[in-house]
Amino acid sequence: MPAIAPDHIPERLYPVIEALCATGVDVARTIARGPLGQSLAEGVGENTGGDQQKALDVMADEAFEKALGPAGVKFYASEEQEGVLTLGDGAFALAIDPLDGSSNIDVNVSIGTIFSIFEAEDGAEESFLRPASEQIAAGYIIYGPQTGMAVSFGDGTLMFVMDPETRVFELAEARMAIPAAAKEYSINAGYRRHWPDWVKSFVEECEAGKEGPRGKDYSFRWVASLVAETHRILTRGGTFLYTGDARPAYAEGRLRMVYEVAPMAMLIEQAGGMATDGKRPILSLTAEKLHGKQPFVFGCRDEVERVAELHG
Ligand SMILES: O=P(O)(O)OC[C@H]1O[C@](O)(COP(=O)(O)O)[C@@H](O)[C@@H]1O
Ligand SMILES: [Mg+2]
Ligand SMILES: [Mg+2]
Repeated sequence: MPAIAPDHIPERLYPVIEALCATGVDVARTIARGPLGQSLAEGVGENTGGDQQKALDVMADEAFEKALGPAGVKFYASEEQEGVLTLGDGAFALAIDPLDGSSNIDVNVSIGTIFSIFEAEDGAEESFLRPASEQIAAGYIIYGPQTGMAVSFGDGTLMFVMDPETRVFELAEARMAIPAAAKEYSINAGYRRHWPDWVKSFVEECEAGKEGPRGKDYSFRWVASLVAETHRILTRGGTFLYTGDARPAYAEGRLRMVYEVAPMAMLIEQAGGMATDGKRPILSLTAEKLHGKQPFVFGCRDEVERVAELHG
C-alpha cells in the first residue's frame, strides 16, 4: 500500500514524494520507540559543516539515500555527506536535511526531515548551486505528536497528516495561509549579546509590547527544531530569525541554504508569508557552496517587512 495517494501531487514527482513518505513512516516509527530501541542520540562523528552527527542523523540519511535512487533521484545532496552522490539516471536533484533538530532527539520534542527538489542539470553540484526560485518542489516531514508533511510544488503549500492507523499521509489542508501579522517571535535569545543592532531593535520592539512602537504584546517561542518552528508559523503565524552574529563561525548564522533555508523559504512564500536574509528575498538568492550557511528571517509579512526596515 502506498504511503501517500497520487492526488494533489504532480505525476512526474509522485514516485519521489511516495519514497519520501514511505521512508518517513519508517523513520517516525524508529523515533517513536525512543529509548526502547537502539540509541538514537549517541554521538557518532562530525559532518562537513562541523556539526556533531548523532546516530539518528546517519540512520535517516542512509534510509533516504537508499529509497530515492529507484524513485527517480539522480543527484542526492545531504547535509550529512560531503559531496553530491549520483544515485541513478533519474530526472531530479534532491537536497535533504535527513534529520533536522538533532538536539531534540532524546527529549521527545518534534524533529523533522527537510527536502528540496530541482530538475537535474548535467553536473552534480551545478544542479544545486542555482537560484532558490528554481526549486520545483520543497517540503518537510515532521515527526511530532502527529507525523505530517508540508509540501509545495509551486502552487500553494499543502499539509498532510499521517493517519497512525493506516500509516498513509492524508491531505489535511490544501492551501496553507499565513496571517499578515504575528503574535509570536522566535530567536535563540541566549546569543543576544552577539546580535547585530537591527536584530536587537526588532526584538526590543516585540518585548516593548503594547507600550512600544508595535502597539501589541508578543509571546516568545524557541523550540530549536527549524521544522517545528516552521510548522507552527505555517499554522498560526509568527516570525523566525537566525541571522549572522558575532560568534566565530556564525557570520552567516547557522542554517544551511541548500538543505534548510531554500526549501523553507519556498514553503513560506507559497503560503503567503515572506522569507529574507534580513532584507533580500531568499528565493532571489543562489547558493554558492553546497554546505554554505545563510542568514534567515521568515514568517508573517508585516513582521518580516519591519525587520527589513530596521536592517536598512
Ligand atoms: O541550537 P541553536 O543554535 O538554537 O540552533 C537551533 C537550530 O539548529 C538546527 O537544529 C540545525 O539543524 P540540524 O539539527 O539539522 O543540524 C535547527 O533545526 C534549529 O533551528
Ligand atoms: Mg537542520
Ligand atoms: Mg540535520
